[in-house]
Amino acid sequence: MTNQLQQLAENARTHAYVPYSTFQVGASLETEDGTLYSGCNIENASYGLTNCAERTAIFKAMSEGHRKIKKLYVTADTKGPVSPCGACRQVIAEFMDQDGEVILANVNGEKRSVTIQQLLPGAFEAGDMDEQK
Ligand SMILES: O=c1ccn([C@H]2C[C@H](O)[C@@H](CO)O2)c(=O)[nH]1
Ligand SMILES: [Zn+2]
Repeated sequence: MTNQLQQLAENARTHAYVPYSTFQVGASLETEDGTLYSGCNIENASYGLTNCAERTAIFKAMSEGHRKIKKLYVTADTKGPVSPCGACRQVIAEFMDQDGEVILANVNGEKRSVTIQQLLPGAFEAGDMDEQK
């Protein structure tokens, strides 16, 4: 499965729309029922509107009715495995549990396997709103 996710993410990366940074990123994921999705980063002349590869893949899956991610793979041309930005970590935390695997990689095939808890300890969660006074 990881090999398939790697292939999907590397292929999605070739579709990155990155005229401003020229930094191509690819992501792929497996949902709870085994469905696979992939995504790339999509930039904008208004830089802040850029959508990262991770969020593209996640939003594609969620907009098709999925709600849980079992495995997420991210790759870029970085020295070591790529490191997702803070916004993506928060979005990943919404749809991934402790038992989910996040594989951070680079195009040379270097990989690091982590949990979302390791990437974003203390993430803001829906239940936190129950504690309002
Ligand atoms: O994990 C990451 C890190 C960065 N980017 C994108 C956002 C922007 O297009 C470019 C440079 O930040 O890389 C991602 O897609 N995922
Ligand atoms: Zn991001």
